[in-house]
Amino acid sequence: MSDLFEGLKAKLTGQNLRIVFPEGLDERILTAAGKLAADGVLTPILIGDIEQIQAKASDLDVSLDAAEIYDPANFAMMDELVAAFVERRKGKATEEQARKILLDENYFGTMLVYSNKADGLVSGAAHSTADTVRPALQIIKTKEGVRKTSGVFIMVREEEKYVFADCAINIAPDSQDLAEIAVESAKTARMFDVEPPRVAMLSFSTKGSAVSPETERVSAAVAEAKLRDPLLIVDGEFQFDAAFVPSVAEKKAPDSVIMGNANVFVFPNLEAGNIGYKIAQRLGGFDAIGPILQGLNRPVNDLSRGCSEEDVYKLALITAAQALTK
Ligand SMILES: CC(C)(COP(=O)(O)OP(=O)(O)OC[C@H]1O[C@@H](n2cnc3c(N)ncnc32)[C@H](O)[C@@H]1OP(=O)(O)O)[C@@H](O)C(=O)NCCC(=O)NCCS
Ligand SMILES: CC(=O)OP(=O)(O)O
Repeated sequence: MSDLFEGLKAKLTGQNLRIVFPEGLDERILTAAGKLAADGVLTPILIGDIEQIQAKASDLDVSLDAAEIYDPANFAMMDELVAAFVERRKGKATEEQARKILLDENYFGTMLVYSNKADGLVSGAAHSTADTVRPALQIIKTKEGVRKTSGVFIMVREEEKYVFADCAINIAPDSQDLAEIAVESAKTARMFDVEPPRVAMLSFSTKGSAVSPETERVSAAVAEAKLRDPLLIVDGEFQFDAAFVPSVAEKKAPDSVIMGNANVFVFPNLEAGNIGYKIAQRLGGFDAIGPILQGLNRPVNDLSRGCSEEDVYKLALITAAQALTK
């Protein structure tokens, strides 16, 4: 495991953080949860039918001695969660609707986090991103000063470490959205020692080599990001090679502060971001940890349905680390 994750494990040991895994019956989740508990880095809370989870754990030879298991269909504090949900959704759900909604494992798990019964949540191994994150958008909501949450990946290959954003949430961001994504991604980068963040706003054009509404949206985002955080190292619009390869940057953007040395890459829309991270992961051999949702009041993170057990383990470490810095 890379230095990043060894460092996180050391930081989390003894903190006794509690992370919810709504997909308690998924083999990758069960195995990773068992390992997290055995390593003493956090207490997993698995959601689902208790007997079925215990039987599956036994088949997989996973010990759940240090884990907790809750079944939404049989949860002693359900009335409390229902009341808190109705209050939070103010007029958007009746008590009867709330009782039904909270049988859904992602809504139930998110309410455990919202009501301080857990420190964070990891889901998405078996659910789409929309089904995983919608409860968090509705219940946890964004921090003051953040309009929209966005999803970043930490891309790791041996000693190389980069941040890619937004690869998960905002389908067609405008220039204000892109500027916010840039500023929030730099904060996430610092949290995971991608220092100092050097943010490249990506496009199919470098510094006006093509002009279209798409390229102008990205260059407007650069100006807006500089206004929002005057100390941020950010520039664009860049093609990926101009952002990443110093010799190409010398030709295409010789006056830029980035100089082909970016470590945080903001994609112009979700098509580019989601496709881009999967190409780096599957063709480039990078570990893609995420998507980590940034800008939320409490940590809730999504997995790709193509994730491995190791991805679950690592995203849980990241989620717990976010809880420590909230
Ligand atoms: C994220 C996503 C599910 C939200 O869509 P949605 O559920 O239709 O959202 P809605 O417009 O109905 O809004 C639901 C709530 O979430 C909030 N919301 C929506 N997008 C948000 C964002 N980016 N940040 C914060 N809150 C957001 C809304 O304000 C609304 O809150 P309210 O109910 O309290 O008023 C949608 O944008 C999406 O599907 N994105 C792509 C996900 C994906 O497939 N990614 C690729 C794989 S990772
Ligand atoms: C992040 C992501 O792309 O998720 P999925 O592969 O589950 O759609």
